[in-house]
Amino acid sequence: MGCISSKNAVSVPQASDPSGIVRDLRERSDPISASWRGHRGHLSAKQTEKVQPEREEGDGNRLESRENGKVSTDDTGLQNLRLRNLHRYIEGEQVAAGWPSWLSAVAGEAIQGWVPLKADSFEKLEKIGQGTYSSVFKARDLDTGKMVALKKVRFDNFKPESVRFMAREIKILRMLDHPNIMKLEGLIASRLSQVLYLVFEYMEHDLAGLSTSPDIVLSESQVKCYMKQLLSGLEYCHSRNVIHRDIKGANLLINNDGILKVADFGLANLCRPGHKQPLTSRVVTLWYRAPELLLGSTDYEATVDLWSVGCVFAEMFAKRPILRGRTEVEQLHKIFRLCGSPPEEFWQKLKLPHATIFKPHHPYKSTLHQTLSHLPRTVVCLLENFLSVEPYKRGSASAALDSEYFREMPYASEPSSLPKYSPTKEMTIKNQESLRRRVSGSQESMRKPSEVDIRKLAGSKKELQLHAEEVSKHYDPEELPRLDGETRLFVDLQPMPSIKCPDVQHTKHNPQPDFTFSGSLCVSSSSGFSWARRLEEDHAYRKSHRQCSSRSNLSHIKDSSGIEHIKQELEIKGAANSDLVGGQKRHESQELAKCTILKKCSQQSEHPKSLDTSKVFRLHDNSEALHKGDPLSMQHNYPGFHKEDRVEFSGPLLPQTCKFEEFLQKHEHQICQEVRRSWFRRDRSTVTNSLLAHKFALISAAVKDSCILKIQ
Ligand SMILES: Nc1ncnc2c1ncn2[C@@H]1O[C@H](COP(=O)(O)OP(=O)(O)OP(=O)(O)O)[C@@H](O)[C@H]1O
Repeated sequence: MGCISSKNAVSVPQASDPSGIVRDLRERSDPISASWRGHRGHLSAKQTEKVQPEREEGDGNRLESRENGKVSTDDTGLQNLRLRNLHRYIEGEQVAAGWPSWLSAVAGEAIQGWVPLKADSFEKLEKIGQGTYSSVFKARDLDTGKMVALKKVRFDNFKPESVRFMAREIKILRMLDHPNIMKLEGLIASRLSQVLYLVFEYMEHDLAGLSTSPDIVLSESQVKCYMKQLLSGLEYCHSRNVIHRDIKGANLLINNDGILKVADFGLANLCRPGHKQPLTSRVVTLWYRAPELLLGSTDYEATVDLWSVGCVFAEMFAKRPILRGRTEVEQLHKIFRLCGSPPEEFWQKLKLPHATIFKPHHPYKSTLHQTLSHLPRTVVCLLENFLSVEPYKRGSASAALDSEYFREMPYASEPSSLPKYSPTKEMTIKNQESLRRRVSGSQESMRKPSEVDIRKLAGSKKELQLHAEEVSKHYDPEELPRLDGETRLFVDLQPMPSIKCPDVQHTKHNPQPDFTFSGSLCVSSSSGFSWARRLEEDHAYRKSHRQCSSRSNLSHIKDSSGIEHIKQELEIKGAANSDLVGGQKRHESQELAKCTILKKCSQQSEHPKSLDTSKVFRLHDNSEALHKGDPLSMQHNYPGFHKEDRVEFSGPLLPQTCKFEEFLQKHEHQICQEVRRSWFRRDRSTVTNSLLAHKFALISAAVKDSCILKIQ
């Protein structure tokens, strides 16, 4: 028992370095190792030294030929050979240190200089968070008694690209060392499983939970305190060329001492000046996504984080997210309505890929001042900067920290003086809400789910129609038909969520539509730019997929062990609900457990094997493109991939109002077809009894009804 520390770390055997360039390469490929020294779980300086063999004489020749400025083919071949040997050498060294070979082979650089911690050094407690491809657990470090958060990442059949995404997060986390940035304390890995745990300090709250809780009123100096910490953390990241690309309240964790830390660097990237390369625009959770990203920019800067900061800042006053679009086009429309549309020079200067589609015919005027008129002047000024549609007007985190807002009274509180709260994690609130909802609504939704959903659908369609009318006021009707190739039909069977937010556009590289009876049905005949995605989008997709709760729940139910999984999940939920005290709440939680298991079991039988999100990575492999996180289109990367095979989980790019009904009718048939096709393809083998056949008939009827309602 006990973690591996310098005292009991796995000793790394001496290895020879025939190529003689180990140290050379280490120095080049491990710029972060310096910051790891003194870290628990790293190879001690002594051990590292021990495995550093002396350089061989051959090195001199190598340098000489470089100096001459010419590298012969022989030299190149030799160098490649040496490089390969070196990689094998480092891999061997890491495996000897206890790392699984699948991790070392793909993410050697990320784990360089560390030894894995042992799982039995921690006592795993309840689940406290759910990420796209990770679950987060509270745990106790048995050596120190300290609480930690264990982020458990499960990899997709050792698919190198999924490991590489995680490696990038680890590498970036290791580079950063700041009081307002979540510190990675170590990694737990096992040679026998494909699971990796990231060990973090435990944080009791997140800002989304605090700012949207109806029971919590944040004082001005408290808001200032959080803003100061957030901006300090970001200032540090940006100074190290790290763009976070997913700033939102749920990723800003706060502990009981009032310290805020920026967490979740899963989408972060390094953007060194002078090494510019195109970046994906498919990042940042939709409600916090800057307009240039929505317009398809691939040449953006750290200012995208400042836009998100503006949204978070405003959210603390509004007590709810301020820009809650359900689709990219709606998000942009909401942004223009609040912040005004950009001037002509913006469109001309930035030449953004989607500008011709989204440029409004009639400019929108900013309503920011009227909307925020009740807030102090300095708050409005700062918000105006952050929420500038033109990125270059947003300033920087350092400039914001120097602004008048922080210099005027009331000053920012000291973190330690802030009130202590009971757990307010976004997840806790979601759990409590769904508990309430399910307990009251479970009977109805289980008996007549289709009616409930259809009613929701009707409301949702009405909203969309209103939205379409408003859009058409600002867009040239001549321009809108251009959207034809892009038109997507959004059939949301769920009402607008109050706290959870939809994430990035959900592009699933799967020829089958994702249909969930109690969740969202989003079917599309999309094509065009939306398919030109890079691999990072897959990552983003996974993140977003989780956030659509219905889908993420169902994504567990993808194999025959689904029921087992549900049971496990309920066990965890049960533990999580142990926070709730009192008999009544315990009773409610039992009710919830019962409802969930029944509902999930019925879903399981209805949707066998239909929701395998892992297909995202089961495409024609093109490792080179994946390596680079290539921004080039998926079509280029995956030649065998057909546009028409895809179904997009996305919101609409709305056509003009006059065509709205026509548009719906046009797609109605397609929806029904897609849904049926999906059902037949997937369920053919399993629809073997009358119960399932009956359920299928019911759902078909529901879909038909929903289509009728939709065009009314
Ligand atoms: N150190 C921590 N202490 C407490 N809770 C944490 C910690 N780290 C993460 N969590 C919880 O787990 C949730 C998911 O973690 P995280 O965002 O890192 O995972 P992810 O897979 O990257 O998620 P997402 O898909 O939202 O980006 C967080 O929203 C948070 O509530």
